[in-house]
Amino acid sequence: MSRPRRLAPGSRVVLKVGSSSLTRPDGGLDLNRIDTLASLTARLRARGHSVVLVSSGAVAAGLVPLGLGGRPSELRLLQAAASVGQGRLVGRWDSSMSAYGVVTAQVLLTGQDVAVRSHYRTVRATFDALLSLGAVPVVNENDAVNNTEVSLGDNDHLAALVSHLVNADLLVLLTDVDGLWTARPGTPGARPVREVTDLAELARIDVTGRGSAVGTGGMRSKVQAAAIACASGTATLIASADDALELLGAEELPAGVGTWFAATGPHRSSRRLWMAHAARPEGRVSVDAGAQQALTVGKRSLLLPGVVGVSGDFESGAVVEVLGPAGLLARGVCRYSSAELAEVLDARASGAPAPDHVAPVVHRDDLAELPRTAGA
Ligand SMILES: Nc1ncnc2c1ncn2[C@@H]1O[C@H](COP(=O)(O)OP(=O)(O)O)[C@@H](O)[C@H]1O
Ligand SMILES: N[C@@H](CCC(=O)OP(=O)(O)O)C(=O)O
Repeated sequence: MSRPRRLAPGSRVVLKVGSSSLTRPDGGLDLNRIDTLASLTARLRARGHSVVLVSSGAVAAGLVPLGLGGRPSELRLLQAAASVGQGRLVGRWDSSMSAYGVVTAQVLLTGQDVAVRSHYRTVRATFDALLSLGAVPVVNENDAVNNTEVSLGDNDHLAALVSHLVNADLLVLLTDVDGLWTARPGTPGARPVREVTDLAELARIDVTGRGSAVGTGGMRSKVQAAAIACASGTATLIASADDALELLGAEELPAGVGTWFAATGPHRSSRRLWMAHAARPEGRVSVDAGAQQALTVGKRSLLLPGVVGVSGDFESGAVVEVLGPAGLLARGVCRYSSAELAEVLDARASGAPAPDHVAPVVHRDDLAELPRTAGA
């Protein structure tokens, strides 16, 4: 669906605000920006919408108090900065929101909280409870206890997962540029992209330019987040915090602001989304062109004859990546262990009789195709 002119009544909106939009040039938190967002949140709620905030800025907010000159590269220093900064950040949100009569709730998540299916369900129940009680969750990654192994990576990705957890109608990724451009703004010939209705259109877009000094993922991570969200039923707007806040407060979504990604699918089952974007894959299964066709066009299960390779060491029931000749296709729950698959492949290679297995390798019900963002 192309961009509507206004927010639909009773929308559930996830607002993600990046470090670049929450910090001043001297590195401190931009209190005016937080206040503007708090006022926007209050206005949206007064008009019957519900709001979840995903707020970056913990690391940036911890730099000045710790006397760190810039964003450190060492993990333990980043964690220290985040520990100092997160308290200040959420304290600021709380006092600004309280001034508008809004109750905030801090929700800090790690990769583990969403990678383990039972945790994922618990987090969803917490969001449901908070929203039904009228609180506004302020979400960030729990950077202090995070390690690179289980890191969600960036808050754009986190915001896409949160959008699914709360069944959002709209995800707004607020940043320091007017949405997605054909190349990094300022590059000769770069033009704004206003609407993306098919992710294949992204093939001609260059999102490789690095982001701001305080942000993490640049535009690439926003486009990937938009792809996750819209493939699971949540339309996404990438927009500049400078331009979009007033308009959103008036429930407007004008065509000339930011980039609109239309929702391309119905709300996906939470299990599929978990498999595709939250679970940690434990191995890889490679398939031939025929199996790729059967999975992507035929919407069938993956059967043993289509498997041409396996890597990783996993038990049956693990989430694996499925790779075709064209690259990463899907993730799914594998009904065989890596050892069983290797045994079948070895037997096939040596001409020996293969073990007599009939179960699909990945059943269609356990398979989540991945959105293709081509160049992005
Ligand atoms: N094709 C592109 N379109 C728009 N911005 C881009 C593009 N390629 C790179 N960028 C850069 O991405 C930056 C936004 O990402 P980032 O700094 O991570 O923001 P945030 O802190 O808001 O998450 C912009 O400042 C811009 O310079
Ligand atoms: N969790 C980190 C933010 C990570 C992040 O994705 O930052 P950004 O690219 O500014 O949205 C923090 O609070 O500093």
